[in-house]
Amino acid sequence: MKTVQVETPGGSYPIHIAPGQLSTIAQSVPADATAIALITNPTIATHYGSQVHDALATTGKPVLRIELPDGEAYKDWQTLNLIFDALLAYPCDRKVVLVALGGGVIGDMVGFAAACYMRGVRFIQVPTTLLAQVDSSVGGKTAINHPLGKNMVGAFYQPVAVQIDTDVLRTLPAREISAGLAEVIKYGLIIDAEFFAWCEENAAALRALEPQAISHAIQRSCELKAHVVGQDERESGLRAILNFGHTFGHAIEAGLGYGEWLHGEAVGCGMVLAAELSARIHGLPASDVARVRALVEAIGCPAVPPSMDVERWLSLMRVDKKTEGGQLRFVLVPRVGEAVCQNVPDDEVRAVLQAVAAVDVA
Ligand SMILES: NC(=O)c1ccc[n+]([C@@H]2O[C@H](COP(=O)([O-])OP(=O)(O)OC[C@H]3O[C@@H](n4cnc5c(N)ncnc54)[C@H](O)[C@@H]3O)[C@@H](O)[C@H]2O)c1
Ligand SMILES: O=C(O)C(=O)C[C@@H](O)[C@H](O)[C@H](O)COP(=O)(O)O
Ligand SMILES: [Zn+2]
Repeated sequence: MKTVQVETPGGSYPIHIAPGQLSTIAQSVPADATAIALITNPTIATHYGSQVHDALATTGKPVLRIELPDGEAYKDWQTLNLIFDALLAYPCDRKVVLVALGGGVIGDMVGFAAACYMRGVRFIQVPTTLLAQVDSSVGGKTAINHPLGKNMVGAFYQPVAVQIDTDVLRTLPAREISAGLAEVIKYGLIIDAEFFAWCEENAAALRALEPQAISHAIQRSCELKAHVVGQDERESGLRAILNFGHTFGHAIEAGLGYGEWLHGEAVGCGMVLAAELSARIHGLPASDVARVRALVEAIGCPAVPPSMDVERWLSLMRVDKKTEGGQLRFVLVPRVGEAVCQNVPDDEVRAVLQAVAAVDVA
């Protein structure tokens, strides 16, 4: 088993990474928990619900099961409230421990519920998608979407543990693997040029879930994210680099309707656009922009954005947590392995969007 430690002012916790981790989940439940709420969706429950329930029951504590509807479209107030309804109906006290068994949608919502319920209860992340294992379960960003913008209502709230079972990736659809790989290559682009080159060499092995390759990708991603979050838990500066590709990506998700493109697909495409913008502003060489595009395609994500009016792109992108005083801010890569976050004039963004063939120019 590999363990990566996350150290933040809001909490320190281990990320355990190994095959078979679902069966050892009881080790992460704090001894003084009065009850456990296992929260998942019907898709994941079919595969792993009983196994995790039985493993949690070995603690001798009551285990309450809560199932939320599956999908990005349900990462909203109404669905969040189903968690509070169930916790209060039981009723669960302040020493309940929530267990988020699922992808980023479940993890983000359960984390936000944990931050809010009785003003804060403990929770454990059990990420079951590649994206959640390499990114969303780590670092304590929790949120729900608003029709006008992604993750617009949420909190920074750290879990007490993250348990990554690499075996669960076997039941994940190929499209979800590709989406998760987008966040993996993001780390290489923004922080670790060597890791980016390794991803280029291993793209096929990663898509095929070759055990050594996928384990290395998960561990390295967790290490890099833990390192960033450990320095800037609440995104007062450095942490914003983890948003590379997300200004464009979130606009795709909100603009097309949540769930139309997967988050990772939108981020993959967003990274190609952000690389183009980096070339305009910082002179990122055309050969490196081509490497980004080629790797996004190689992992199976779209590199061509959906057709959308340029002014609509801009207004969607302005609803972003990085925006200051109405001015768009982007994470840019002057070089592969290095990132900065800065204001960018609208015209530079227009120029990039207008250069992309699929865009409708108003
Ligand atoms: N908090 C963060 O730091 C952070 C980081 C990245 C992304 N996110 C958020 O994460 C969300 C995307 O997460 P996601 O990509 O995991 O999508 P998801 O949670 O919607 O899961 C994708 C699909 O896979 C299914 N699934 C999950 N595990 C499975 C398994 N092992 N076998 C078979 N099916 C399985 C789910 O039921 C779902 O249908 C977005 O809302 C995004 O904003 C948050
Ligand atoms: O952990 C972070 O910080 C990230 O930005 C990781 C992103 O991959 C993730 O999608 C995050 O939820 C986006 O954050 P947001 O603040 O733009 O909603
Ligand atoms: Zn993301």
